[in-house]
Amino acid sequence: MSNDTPPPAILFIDDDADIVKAARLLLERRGMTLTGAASPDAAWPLLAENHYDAILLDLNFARGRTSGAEGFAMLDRLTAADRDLAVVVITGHSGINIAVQAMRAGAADFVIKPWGNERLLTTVERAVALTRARRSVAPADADADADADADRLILGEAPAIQTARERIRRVAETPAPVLIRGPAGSGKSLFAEVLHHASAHAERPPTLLACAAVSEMTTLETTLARAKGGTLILDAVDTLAPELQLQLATCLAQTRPIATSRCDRAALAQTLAPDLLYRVNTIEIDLPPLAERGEDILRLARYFAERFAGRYGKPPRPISQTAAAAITADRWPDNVRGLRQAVERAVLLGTGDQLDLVDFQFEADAQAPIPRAMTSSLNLERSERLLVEAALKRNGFNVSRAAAELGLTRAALYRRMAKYGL
Ligand SMILES: Nc1ncnc2c1ncn2[C@@H]1O[C@H](COP(=O)(O)OP(=O)(O)OP(=O)(O)O)[C@@H](O)[C@H]1O
Repeated sequence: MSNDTPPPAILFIDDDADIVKAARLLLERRGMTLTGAASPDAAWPLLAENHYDAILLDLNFARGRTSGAEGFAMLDRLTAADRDLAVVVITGHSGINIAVQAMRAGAADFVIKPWGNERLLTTVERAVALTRARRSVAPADADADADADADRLILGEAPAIQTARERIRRVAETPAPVLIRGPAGSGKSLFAEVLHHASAHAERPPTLLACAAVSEMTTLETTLARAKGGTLILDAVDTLAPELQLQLATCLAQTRPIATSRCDRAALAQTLAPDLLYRVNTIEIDLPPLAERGEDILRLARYFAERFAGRYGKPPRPISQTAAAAITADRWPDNVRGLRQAVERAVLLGTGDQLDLVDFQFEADAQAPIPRAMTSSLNLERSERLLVEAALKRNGFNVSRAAAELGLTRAALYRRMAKYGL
């Protein structure tokens, strides 16, 4: 290894801290660095912010499970996010069949636990060499590359997101037209980008047609000519002027169309000429609003918090319980985009050890509103404080009388007085 080559950096995704430690000691003796991630969720922010030369991936996370389903899902996402990065899977003894399956699914190699130290070392060294060889074929700005890869990560375990991801995997390499529906900020452009990146036309940049902005036939024709033989992304296809829709429909066969729309199926059937609809909706992908994605909301918030902390050189800070509850309860009308922006702002403006409710507020002069659940919970607290204060004043700070007026016990009133510093 020449002097200016940085030491190989390995990410080990395994929930067993002892195993990770053993591997770290071993690899460090060979001049490598090893970072541990206790779960796939914990791995994404690290992958987004750092440059790794190989991944060690344990296939089983929950104790007692041996199917490797979680590990396989992670393997899938890792290979989709960065084809060059070699992944070595680790399985328990008698896991040889699983290891073979993993190799078919894109793993570079496997190691069986308990491992022999030499076997682990040579396997990791081979994986590092493989990643570096693949990357050297297409030399590029590593940071920009890592950032682009991170921006192409689709996070989420909600059933609808898993279905969408699976659908992309199945059809990406085919020429089938894909229609991606979902509300504003729900990830349509991201899915379109990921789909293109995994398609047969990935080497060429996709051609984007912002349908709302096209008013003339000539613009449409020029764009279609540019997209010939490649991916054509029809952004907000429902906004294309009706008189241009048939023209577009007749030319789509020469491209791989990926259409996006904020409309649901019924609205789209009303807006689009039947011929055009028929040519864009062979495969449909529906993205639900963020508020319907359960635990994904917090999962995404934590991911964005770590990513933005890394990007802005801030220490990573956990999201407090109160803030987490408010984030989970919010309606997020701007969906993932809204959440991402709220977290970015909190990371930049927050000053405490944790990202707290108050950090998710907007500055007084900012146009954007405070996220809804937070506004209502803050309003509730503010109104409660005012009520308690007023009742106390009216009753000359006689707690018994104020409590009776408010319909509270004395103890309950004392608790609120303490809470609001009254
Ligand atoms: N599942 C996801 N995991 C990670 N990031 C996501 C996810 N979904 C969306 N994002 C991010 O949220 C932001 C908004 O997503 P995107 O632009 O794809 O939304 P959209 O549905 O195309 O919105 P619009 O209808 O306004 O065009 C982007 O920064 C995108 O990378």
